[in-house]
Amino acid sequence: CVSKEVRTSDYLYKGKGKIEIASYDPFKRTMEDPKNLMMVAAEQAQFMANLAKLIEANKPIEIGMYTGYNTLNLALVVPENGLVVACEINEEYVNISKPFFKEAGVEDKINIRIKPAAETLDELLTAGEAGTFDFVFIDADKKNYETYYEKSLQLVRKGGIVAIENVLWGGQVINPAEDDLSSQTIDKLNKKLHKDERIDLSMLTVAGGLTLAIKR
Ligand SMILES: C[S@@+](CC[C@H](N)C(=O)[O-])C[C@H]1O[C@@H](n2cnc3c(N)ncnc32)[C@H](O)[C@@H]1O
Repeated sequence: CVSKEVRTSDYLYKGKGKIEIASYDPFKRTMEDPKNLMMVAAEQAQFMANLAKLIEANKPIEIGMYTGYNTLNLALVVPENGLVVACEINEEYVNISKPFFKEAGVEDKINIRIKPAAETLDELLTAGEAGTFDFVFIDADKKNYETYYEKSLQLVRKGGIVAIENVLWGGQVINPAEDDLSSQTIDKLNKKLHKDERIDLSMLTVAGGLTLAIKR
C-alpha cells in the first residue's frame, strides 16, 4: 500500500519511479479516491514491473486490480502479444482504470474480469491454461489468500513468480489477535510457504511486506 510518509517516496519517484502518461496520471487520480491507501506504492509497482520484465513475462495476472495502477505498470512491460489478466470485483474501480489504460495505449493488453477472483482463476484452469502464466500479484481479500496462492501456483510456469502483498500486515502477523482473521490467515500462509518445497521463497520488508514465491 502507499505510505502516508510521502517525502522519501517523492525522492524515490524522481526519475523513472512513477508512471505519468500524457495528461493523465493514474497515481494522482487514485490519490483522489478515499480508499487510496489500497494502491501499491510506486516504487513497488516499478520493482514488480522490472521483475516481470526480467523474467520476460507475457502473461501476468493481477488479483485485486483496484484502479489499475499496478496493472498498468505490468501492461507496459509485457510484449505486444502479451496479456495481463486483471481480477476485480468492484466495477466502480474498473471504470476509473479504463481511461488511463486507453491513454497509455495498452487497453488491448489488459483483460479485465469483473467477478470474484477465485472464479476467474478456476476459469483459467478449466480453459487448460495451467503452467502458462509468468507472474501473479495477489493483492485482494486476505481470507482467500491461500486459495489464490494454490491456484496461482498451478497457473504459473516453472520459474514463474507468485508475488503476495501485505504479508506483514502492519506487523500484526507476529502475534495475531484471536478475532483478527486477516492476520491469522496471512500468518498461516507465511508459515506454510516457509516449508513449501514447490517454491524458492523471498520475503521482503517492502511496504506492507512482499513475498516472492518462485515456482521450482
Ligand atoms: C488492495 S486493493 C488492490 C490494489 C491494487 N493491486 C493496486 O496496486 O493498486 C484490493 C482490491 O481487491 C478487490 N477485491 C476484493 N475482493 C475481491 C475478490 N474476491 N475478487 C476480486 N477482487 C477483489 C477490491 O475491490 C480492491 O479493489
